Amino acid sequence: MILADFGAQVVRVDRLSRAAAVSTHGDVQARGKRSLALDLKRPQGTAVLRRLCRRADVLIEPFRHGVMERLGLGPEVLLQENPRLIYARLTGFGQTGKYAKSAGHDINYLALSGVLSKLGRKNENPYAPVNLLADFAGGGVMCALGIVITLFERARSGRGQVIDASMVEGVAYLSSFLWKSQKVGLWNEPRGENLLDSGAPFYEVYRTSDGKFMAVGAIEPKFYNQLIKGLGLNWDELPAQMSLFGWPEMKKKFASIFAQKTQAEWCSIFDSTDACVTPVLSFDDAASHQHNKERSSFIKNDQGEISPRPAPVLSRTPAVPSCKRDPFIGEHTEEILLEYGFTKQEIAKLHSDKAIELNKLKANL
Ligand SMILES: CCCCCCCCCCCC[C@@H](C)C(=O)SCCNC(=O)CCNC(=O)[C@H](O)C(C)(C)COP(=O)(O)OP(=O)(O)OC[C@H]1O[C@@H](n2cnc3c(N)ncnc32)[C@H](O)[C@@H]1OP(=O)(O)O
Repeated sequence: MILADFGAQVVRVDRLSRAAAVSTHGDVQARGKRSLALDLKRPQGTAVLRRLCRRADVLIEPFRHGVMERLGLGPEVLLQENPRLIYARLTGFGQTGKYAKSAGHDINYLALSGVLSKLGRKNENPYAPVNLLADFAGGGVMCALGIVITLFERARSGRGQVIDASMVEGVAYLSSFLWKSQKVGLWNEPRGENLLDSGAPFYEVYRTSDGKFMAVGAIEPKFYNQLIKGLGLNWDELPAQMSLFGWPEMKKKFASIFAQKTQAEWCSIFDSTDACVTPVLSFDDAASHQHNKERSSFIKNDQGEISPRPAPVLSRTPAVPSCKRDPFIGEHTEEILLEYGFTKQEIAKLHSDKAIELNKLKANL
């Protein structure tokens, strides 16, 4: 979706719709993609993909290690036919190693990277913050970064290469700050008792009187001072900001004060200060918040669905996300094959061989 938002022509290779209905969940990030329904279990189907890959810039494959090789679509085959191809392999555990052939999901990859052990509150089990970190940040975004890097390199060398994008390593790499800040004492305490993992009273979330929350991130003394002022506290009567022993007591104090006003009241106190205090917004509230509206941070598609605008914002060539509905499976099979030089007769043969699916009719209804 990121690559499509920023101008790539993305073809999603789908299973034929009957197989897809039982074996896959919907692609809710289909924005800007076209669907080519191809049965890769038939030799005619893999032959089509090979032919497409001779002209494509990038192939992204999201299967367990060994699947593409069994289909005769491994990198050595496709790169030989197109030495400029970027062959991106997005997996959880990577192409090698003990777990390379095991099933897994975000929480497993996060666990193996070491990062999950750092997430969670004091005296509680580690907590996986939905599937954002390994699946999307360490996986999808890192893979997209790899693709952009290799395309840039290819402009000089003229050569493609294989990207082994493992979600374990992607999220571990993303956590370099945690690894490399161990020596400075940021993580000396148990989980949930450090500066940035909900140990500190000035880096916490507090409940307001209307059941909403405020996020506090007042680390530097000059910002912490403004927090203390906004809370109506007297600096001289409090323990030092960085006194770890005082933190539990301070948290209680902050919590009881935040509980006395509504979120809107706290916003009117802290907005336009440098106290680093912001409301914790629901999706609805985020989309309608004044700051986000002023920046058009959220967009609406033709179906009225609201989602985040592609980031970052580029000054000269900004992303242009598609506003159209998501594709039906096989909606663009014929159009894509024609573009890639298949004749109408070849397409009809593939169709009668059940190697492809054409869903144009449904799309026109
Ligand atoms: C009740 C409804 C519920 C709906 C729920 C929707 C919720 C959606 C939320 C999802 C959140 C998921 C989130 C937490 C995640 O972590 S997603 C990340 C998952 N992990 C990965 O992507 C890592 C890399 N992938 C993998 O490790 C594996 O693909 C998985 C995810 C473990 C799935 O394993 P699997 O289902 O056994 O699939 P694989 O072993 O990859 O083999 C795929 C088989 O499918 C076949 N295939 C593929 N394309 C075609 C085609 N076009 N036509 C015919 N066949 C096709 C392949 O050939 C392969 O077959 P085979 O080699 O097994 O015989």
